[in-house]
Amino acid sequence: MEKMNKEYPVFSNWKFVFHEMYSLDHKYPWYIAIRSVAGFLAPFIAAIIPSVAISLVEKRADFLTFFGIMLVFVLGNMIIGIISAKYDFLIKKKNYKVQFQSVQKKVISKIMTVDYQILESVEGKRLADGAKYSYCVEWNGWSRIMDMFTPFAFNLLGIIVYTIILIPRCPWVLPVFAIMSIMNVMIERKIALKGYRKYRETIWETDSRVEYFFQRSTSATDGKDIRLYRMEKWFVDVMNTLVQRRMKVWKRVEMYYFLPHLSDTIWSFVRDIIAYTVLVTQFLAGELNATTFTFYLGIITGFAGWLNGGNMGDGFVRANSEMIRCNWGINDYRSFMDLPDSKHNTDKENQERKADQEETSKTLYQKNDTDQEEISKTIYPQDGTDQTEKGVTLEFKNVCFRYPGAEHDVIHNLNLKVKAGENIALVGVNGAGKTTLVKLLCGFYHPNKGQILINGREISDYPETEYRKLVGAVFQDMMVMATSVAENIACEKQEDIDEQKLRQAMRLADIEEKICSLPRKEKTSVTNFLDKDGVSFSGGELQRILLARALYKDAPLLLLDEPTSALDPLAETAVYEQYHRLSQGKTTIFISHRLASTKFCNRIIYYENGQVKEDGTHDELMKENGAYARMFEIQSQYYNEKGGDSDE
Ligand SMILES: Nc1ncnc2c1ncn2[C@@H]1O[C@H](COP(=O)(O)OP(=O)(O)OP(=O)(O)O)[C@@H](O)[C@H]1O
Repeated sequence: MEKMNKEYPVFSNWKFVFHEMYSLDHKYPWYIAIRSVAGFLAPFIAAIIPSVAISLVEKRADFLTFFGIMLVFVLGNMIIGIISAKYDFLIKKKNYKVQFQSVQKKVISKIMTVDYQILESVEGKRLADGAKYSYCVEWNGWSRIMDMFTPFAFNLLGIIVYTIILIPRCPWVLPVFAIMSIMNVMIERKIALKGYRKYRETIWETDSRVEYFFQRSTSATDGKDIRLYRMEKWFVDVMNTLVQRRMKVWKRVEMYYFLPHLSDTIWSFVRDIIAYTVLVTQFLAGELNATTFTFYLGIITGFAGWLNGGNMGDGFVRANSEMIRCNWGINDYRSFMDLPDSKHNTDKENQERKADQEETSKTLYQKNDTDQEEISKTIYPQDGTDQTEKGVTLEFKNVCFRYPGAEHDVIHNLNLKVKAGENIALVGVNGAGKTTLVKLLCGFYHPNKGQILINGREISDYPETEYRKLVGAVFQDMMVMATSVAENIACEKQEDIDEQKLRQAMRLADIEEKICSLPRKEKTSVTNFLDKDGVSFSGGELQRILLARALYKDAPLLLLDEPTSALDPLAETAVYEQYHRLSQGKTTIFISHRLASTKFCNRIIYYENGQVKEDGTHDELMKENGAYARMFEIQSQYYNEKGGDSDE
């Protein structure tokens, strides 16, 4: 796989950030320009005031003239101060907009659409975290780079203007100062980039681990085990070690930023000594009067301020090295945004292929039985939807799948055909690859070899939105949000929910009565995480809510990965019966370790080492007396013995 974490050229990142700012508000460059001119004028006026005062004294100006001119300067400085404060506020406000209205929105959308397999990988998770940090911390990424644009601009303006002022007095100053400054900036850039490359991964690793341990320690779910097993010492020790490691790295990183400042101070010292020597020599030789001498003295002193700071905040060196350092965040953001989305076609690509696909699928289905012919009519229905009342057909053709970095295939040369409307029970030992198969069907993973066809069409050929409509699933790990029951079921905002459909889904999932008994009914929050009146539902109730979610979606392909593991036996039987009714007209794949559930399915697939080992109805497989029959007998024997014990 191509390296995910890319490093973009520094200038390209600055251009990228500036472009984002500009596209959000075309007035942005003006704000920065006005603020930069104000940032330049304030120290410039302060630098020339002494020479103006001396000049007035030399000319023996009267009190009113002296006072009037000084007042103009003081008022000028005050107005500049007000303009600076106003534009600082405007720029900061716009920066927040870029961070939280534009960048945050893009990162959140990307997290939800990026290819699932990538998101699940260590590097993918790390980049997603990096992209989040790039906009939500003040000291890195977007925020800091945007804050630094203004000091960068007004300090640069100061350096240019002061150099031009100094040229007539000392013509050699330009080449000498230019060479010194360019060398300085290059050294500083090299050092800053070295520090960034050397410590970036360690910083990320320690920060993310500290964050992980902190989050787990604040979770109420984890809190039970933490207290029961006295994990607090272990947690604190781990966090202490991480924090110490982070402090060490932090010191080293700061050293990398201290070095450019040190080098700059030395350059400035040399530069100032030369400039002062020339100035004093010219003054003593009578080439300069007191006014001009004072003026140039102010300019030379101010020059160091533009470079090293002091003239209204950070100097050019600091702004430049901060903007280099903050590339960390922008690199993370851009690398993350460049990751591919799910490997589905876009709507446009799909339309272009549609004609071709229709032709192929017709030929394909003509070869199959009459049932398939019926189904082919529903592949590309005239109303533009792929929803079908008969479910969808599935076909795995020589499918191989291996997790990245794994030594063996989890699924190996799998060949399996499922007719529209069939209810399949997928059975097998732990780790056989059942959940992996469901995730492949959901399009989260992609086969390394072979094809998965839904209604004769490869999954990746469907546009993302169209494909998602085809599949409803309930997974083992329960994903519920701390919002209302209704929103959890409909996965939409309250006002967009179809009330009737919601009620029906809750009824079919056998949770309506419980929800309606609560004071706020379906508006009750799931958990009290965000709402003090929220309700903590039991595992079984949550599974029913998730089932209602799959039913509300009403997709023609229903994938149920142990959806009843948290239900009591009575509730489970009731749910099975409901499933049986609900799954009529849908293609269903049902994974369960409780083999009693398989009797509701019209076909059972015993799955082992990523391949179909046995395939048939319950009676057929029992007759075959293979792995399924053994598993079934062991389980029923266990229940019988249990039953026997209790009878005694
Ligand atoms: N993200 C992953 N990366 C690497 N290996 C994985 C990943 N997810 C699962 N596996 C491995 O793939 C194999 C199949 O896992 P899968 O979850 O599909 O099995 P299963 O049949 O659903 O198991 P169970 O019945 O216990 O739920 C297991 O050996 C598991 O360790």
